[in-house]
Amino acid sequence: MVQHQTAQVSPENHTSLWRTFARLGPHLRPIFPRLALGFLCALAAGVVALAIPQVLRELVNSVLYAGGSNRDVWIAAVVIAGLGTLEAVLVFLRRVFVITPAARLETTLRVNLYRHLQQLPVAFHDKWGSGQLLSRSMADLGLLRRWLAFGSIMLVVATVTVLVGLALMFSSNWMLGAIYLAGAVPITIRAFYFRNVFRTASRLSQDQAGDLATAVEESVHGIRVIKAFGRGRQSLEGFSVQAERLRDTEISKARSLSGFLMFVVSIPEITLGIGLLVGLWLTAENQLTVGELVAFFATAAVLAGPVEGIGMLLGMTLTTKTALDRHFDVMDTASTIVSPAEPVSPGEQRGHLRLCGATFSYPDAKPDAAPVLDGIDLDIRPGETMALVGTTGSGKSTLLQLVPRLYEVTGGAVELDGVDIRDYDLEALRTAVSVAFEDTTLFSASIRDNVLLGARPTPGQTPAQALDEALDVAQAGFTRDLPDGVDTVIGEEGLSLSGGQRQRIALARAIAAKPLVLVLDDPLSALDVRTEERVTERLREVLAGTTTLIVAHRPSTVMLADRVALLDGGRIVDVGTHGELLARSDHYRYVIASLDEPPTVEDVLNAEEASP
Ligand SMILES: Nc1ncnc2c1ncn2[C@@H]1O[C@H](COP(=O)(O)OP(=O)(O)OP(=O)(O)O)[C@@H](O)[C@H]1O
Repeated sequence: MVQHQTAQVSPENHTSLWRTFARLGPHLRPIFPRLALGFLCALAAGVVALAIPQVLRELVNSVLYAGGSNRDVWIAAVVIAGLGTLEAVLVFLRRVFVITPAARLETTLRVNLYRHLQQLPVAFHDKWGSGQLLSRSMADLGLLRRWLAFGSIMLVVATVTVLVGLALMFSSNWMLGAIYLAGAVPITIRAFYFRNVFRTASRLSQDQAGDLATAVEESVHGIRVIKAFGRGRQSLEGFSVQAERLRDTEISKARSLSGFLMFVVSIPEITLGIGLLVGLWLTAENQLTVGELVAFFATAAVLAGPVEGIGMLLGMTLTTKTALDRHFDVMDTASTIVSPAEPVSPGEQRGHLRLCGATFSYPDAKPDAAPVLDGIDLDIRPGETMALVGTTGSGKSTLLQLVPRLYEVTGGAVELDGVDIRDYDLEALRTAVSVAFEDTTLFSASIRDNVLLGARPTPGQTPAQALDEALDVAQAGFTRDLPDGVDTVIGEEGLSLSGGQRQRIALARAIAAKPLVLVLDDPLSALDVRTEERVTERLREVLAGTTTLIVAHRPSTVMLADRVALLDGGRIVDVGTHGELLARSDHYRYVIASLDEPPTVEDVLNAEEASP
């Protein structure tokens, strides 16, 4: 069965409701005036709604019982219709005022999250499932917008409406008011229990939704493998289990909310029943007018909506709180690989790269595990090409990633032109160092934009010339034959291109950046022999003036290098020219013999001739 990777579910955050929402404070300041106007309109609409029963009371008392004229009836009807219209206008204005700031807050937080994700080290992205990050940046922030535009305002309005309604009930008759208010005691006690259960379920459902998004992302990404291995059914079964888990959580969440709402709705009804009995008795005793009794029930009817609404909105507020906690979980993750407060600018930039006792362990490594790289000393002279050769898992790719600080050394240092790379401005370092990985990532953009991604303006060369040059070196002339030439938009991650074509575009991207140091992780592995030969020939010209560290899995790639560093179990065991190492190192001969060299045409013809 295909197992979907369970994405990282961050621990439940136990901050209080108030503390979580208080963290929005700085973001709320610029949108506060519009929000405040929205709140005022909503409050005014609530007050207008409450005024209608009072007009009704006057109508009953002065018109029906005190023998008022027809004119009085018409005036009362017009006042009620006017109040109704005013309420509708205020509700409309509330929406107009709050929608823009709520959408603006959502966008601001989303952009901040995206910026932060860009700054977080690769080790963070190794750990977090993409779906978790997707759901945090899309669904969770959508919840916040809806809560701000609707939930928060309605919660305040409903609470104020209930308080004003209660005050009116008390002012009309304290005994009826007290009976209605008594219902608040059991509701408050129940609310505490509900809050705990609902908050936990809410957090779980959001985390499970994130896991589900990761599963979709992985299966879409790996659809070819799933189909090729005929694992569609197993993949579906795995997905169904996760989807059902989420469904169960959603159902338990909905049950918890329904139970609470039933309580919130039924308690006021019970108190109203008791109020009816007491009210009738008071009216019979002439301690209450019929108009006052009607106004009491009309007010209770107006309050029924807000009271139920408070229950619903409490659920919405708790869901938004957990969404915000999830957002802050990511935002609170400190970026460990950052520019220093006062970056050092090196004098002459020559591209002299040195690793001095560089040691590295992945963050999730067992405490007693040996480091992946152990005390690496390597001196790569300006303009020199150094190949890294070693058996699989010896740490070659890991070593490359230390140079642009994708991972940070856990011991020792990496120096560029005599300066520790941790003392460089991060952007300046990554401009100086350009990378092409074996596993190429291309973006949904034109070939031109993909290739010029890291290119900086070069005096005497237009971007178009830089593009042409890079494509020529990488032997990526095929791009000019695509439907829109270099402006052809390639599919998600360049899936519409072959592996070799994608690799050549990634190589062109690294070359177009005109870096001081070029870091290449087996960039020619997917090319056929002839294309590789042509690329190698042109690459040799580029490499002549650029310090290059290149992982080689083929002898032909090793031939590009001035010197070769032999890596074994995370240590450099020898450094020398290809010839020197061949002559003196058994391990090198063993590694070279096992390198992946595709058969040449001559090999194939010879093999065919030899076969019976
Ligand atoms: N993101 C990661 N988290 C934890 N361990 C990792 C990670 N990436 C690689 N490793 C481990 O680090 C070790 C070195 O891996 P690395 O990819 O650097 O080797 P390599 O020499 O490039 O191998 P290959 O020639 O197969 O590409 C391996 O044991 C690998 O399992």
